[in-house]
Amino acid sequence: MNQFKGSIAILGSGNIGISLAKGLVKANYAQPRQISLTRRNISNLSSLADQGFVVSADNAAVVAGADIIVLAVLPQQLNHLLDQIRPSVDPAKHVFISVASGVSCADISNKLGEQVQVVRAMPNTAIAIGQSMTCVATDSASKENVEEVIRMFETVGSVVKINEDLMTSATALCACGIAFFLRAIRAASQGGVEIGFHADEALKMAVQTAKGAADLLLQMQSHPEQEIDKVTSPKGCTIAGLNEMEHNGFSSSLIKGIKLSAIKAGALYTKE
Ligand SMILES: NC(=O)C1=CN([C@@H]2O[C@H](COP(=O)(O)OP(=O)(O)OC[C@H]3O[C@@H](n4cnc5c(N)ncnc54)[C@H](O)[C@@H]3O)[C@@H](O)[C@H]2O)C=CC1
Ligand SMILES: O=C(O)[C@@H]1CCC=N1
Repeated sequence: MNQFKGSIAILGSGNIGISLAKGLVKANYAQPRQISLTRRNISNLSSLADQGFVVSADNAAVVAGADIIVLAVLPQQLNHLLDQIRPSVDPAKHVFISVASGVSCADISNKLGEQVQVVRAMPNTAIAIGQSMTCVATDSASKENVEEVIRMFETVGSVVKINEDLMTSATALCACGIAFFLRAIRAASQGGVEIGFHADEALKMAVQTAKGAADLLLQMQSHPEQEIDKVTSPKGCTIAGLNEMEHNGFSSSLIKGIKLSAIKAGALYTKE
């Protein structure tokens, strides 16, 4: 794998920004010294500074020295950040990647200048271990820049390029989605405790079972229902449990939660 030769700025190094930085280093896409991390209070980044990342509270200075700039603040913090960095932006040099939910490429280029190259990316926190599902979209970035962004995210998981109007849906399904599956695993482990296992054993069993389910679909390229049919013996205990869950709204609650998250994701940013 070719390492990235330039420098990367991650503006707003909270949960997803730090996960991305760690993932890129773990994947050997970049060395820590090539990645600058900003945060308002940099004492929270001291352990990353110890690992060789460059840390700073000066967004404008960091942008001036970077090639790829990742915008990783909350949607409601973005306008202030864009105002801070506007004087340092060079459209001929910089490629912007925004992971902010509900903020369009046009929202960003309207603030930074029409020539600015913006790619939206929606990763999830599994990016820290190279297992993200990242959706990527743009309205006007060049083919070369989009290819470099896709190459970057492919080092830390799977990438799907989508139309920009589906980005809030991608946020709900993939970025929020990791929390939904984690909650399902926790619930399964709690069920395990009720039927006799210690909490640590129950969690280990639930986690490996969930991993097996995901890997079955990935490796067999099959549909969940095909795999479920292999588990449900006639008059057996699986179909009994599964139908009880459905009577209590299992699929329906996931679908409704994803729909609500998508609505919310689209409403987190106010333009002014
Ligand atoms: N957490 C997640 O799993 C995902 C989050 N996102 C998006 O990523 C963005 C960040 O989300 P989180 O990491 O969860 O939030 P967070 O609150 O953990 O991180 C945001 C960070 O930005 C810092 N910050 C705020 N204003 C700043 C400024 N002017 N300069 C420098 N740093 C500043 C904050 O101190 C904080 O550390 C949001 O827009 C969210 O929609 C996207 C995909 C997944
Ligand atoms: O909860 C949130 O708003 C962010 C966006 C997707 C994941 N976390």
